[in-house]
Amino acid sequence: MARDQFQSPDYLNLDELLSEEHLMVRDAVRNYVKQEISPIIEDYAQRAEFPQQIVKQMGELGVFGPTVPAEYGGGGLDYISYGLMMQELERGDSGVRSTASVQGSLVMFPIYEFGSEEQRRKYLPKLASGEWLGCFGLTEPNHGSNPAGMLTNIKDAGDHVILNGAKMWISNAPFAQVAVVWAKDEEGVVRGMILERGMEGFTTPTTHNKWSLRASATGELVFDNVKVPKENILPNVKGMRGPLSCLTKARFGIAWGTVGAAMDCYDTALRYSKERIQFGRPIGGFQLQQKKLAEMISEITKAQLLNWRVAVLMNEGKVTPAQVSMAKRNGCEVAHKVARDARQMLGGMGITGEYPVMRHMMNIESVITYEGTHDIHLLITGMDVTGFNAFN
Ligand SMILES: Cc1cc2nc3c(=O)[nH]c(=O)nc-3n(C[C@H](O)[C@H](O)[C@H](O)COP(=O)(O)OP(=O)(O)OC[C@H]3O[C@@H](n4cnc5c(N)ncnc54)[C@H](O)[C@@H]3O)c2cc1C
Repeated sequence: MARDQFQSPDYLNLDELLSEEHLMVRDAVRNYVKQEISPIIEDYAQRAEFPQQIVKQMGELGVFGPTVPAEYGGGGLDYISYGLMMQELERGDSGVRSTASVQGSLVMFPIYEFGSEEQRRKYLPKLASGEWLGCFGLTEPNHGSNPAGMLTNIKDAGDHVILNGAKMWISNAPFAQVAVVWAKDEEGVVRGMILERGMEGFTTPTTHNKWSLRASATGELVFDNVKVPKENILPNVKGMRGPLSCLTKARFGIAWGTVGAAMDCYDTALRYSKERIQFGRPIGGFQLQQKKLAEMISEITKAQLLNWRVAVLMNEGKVTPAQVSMAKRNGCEVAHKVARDARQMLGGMGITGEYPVMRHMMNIESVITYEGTHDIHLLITGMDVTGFNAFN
C-alpha cells in the first residue's frame, strides 16, 4: 500500500470542542495507526490473517477498556476519548477497531459492570494490557437479530453448570483466551458467564472465506457439555439487559469508528482528485467529482457532530440506547456511501490494495450487519418515535 498520508478532515473546526486530553489521546492513536497499522494492514487483509501482534500493542496504547477505572487496568477516561480512539483505529481498519471494541465494550465492560470483585481482579488487568484477548458470544446460527431466542443453555450441577450449544460469527474467537458467553438457565433466564480456553468440551473453529473484515479473526464457539464453575457466572445481571447494555457501549464505538473509515476514504479521494489528470486537468476540477467530495465532507461533518453530542450525553449518563442506535446506523450509512463514491473516484486504482478504499468498503459490509443490522437500528428508531414495535 502507498505511504499513509492521512490528513484528518475537520470542516467545522470540531477540534475546538475537544480538551487537551482528548487531543492527546486522539493523536497518540492516530500516530500508532500511521506507524504500526497502515504499513501492514493491507497485506494481512489480503492474506485474511489476523495480525496477532497488535493485541499487545493496543494494550500498551491503552485502547482496551479506556473507560474502565484505572485500578482494574483501564484508562479511567471519558466517552469522547473512547470515541476518538475508535475513530482513529477504524481509520486504519474496521477489523482493528473491532478487536478493540470487543475487548473493551463486550468483554471488559460486562465483567466490570456485572462481575464479582474476584472476577474483576482476575480478568480485567490482563485484558486491559492485551496479555489476554477476549470474545463475546451472543449470536447463534439460528438467532441473529433475535438473540432472545437463543438455544444455548446451562443446567445446574452443584458447584458448576453444564453448558451446551453453539455461537456463530464471533469476533476474536479463534485467538481468545477468554469468552463472555450468554446462555439460558433452566428457567429460561439469560445469564452471562466467563469461559476460558482449555475448558473441556469448549472449541473455537475459525470461520473462513470472508470477503469482509479479513484482518479480523472470526469463529464459532462450540459448547459440548462444558463444566463451567459457578464462580464464573456474572452474578449481577439476569436477562437480556446484560448483553444489550454491552451492545450499547460497542455500538457507540462503532458510530465513531465508521466515521473514521469514511474520513480515510474521503481524504484518499480528495488527494487523488488533485493528482489524477484526465482530459488535461485534475479530475477534482470536474463538477461530478466535486459533487461526490462535497457530499462526502457534508455527511462526515454531520456525523462527527452527532457522535460528539452522543458522547457528551453518555458522559452525563443521559444517553438512551435508541440515540446510540441512531448514531451507529448513521455512521454505517455515511461510511457505506462515502467508501463507494471514493472507490469510483479512484477509477481502476480503486479496486486495488494500493489504496485503502476498497478494503474499507468491504469492511463496512460487516459493520453495517453486526451489533444490530441496519434494518434493526431503523426499527429501533421507528419504535422510539412512534411507540409501536414493528419487530414482530
Ligand atoms: C464479521 C462479523 C463479526 C461478528 N462478530 C460478532 C461477535 O463478536 N459476537 C456476536 O455475538 N455476534 C457477532 N456477529 C453477528 C452479528 O451480530 C449478526 O450477524 C447480526 O446480528 C445479524 O444476524 P444474522 O446474521 O443472523 O442475520 P438475520 O438476523 O438472519 O437477518 C437477516 C436479514 O433479515 C433482516 N431482519 C431480521 N429481523 C427483521 C425484522 N424484525 N424486521 C425486518 N428485517 C429483519 C435483517 O436486517 C437482515 O437483513 C458478527 C457478524 C459478522 C458478519
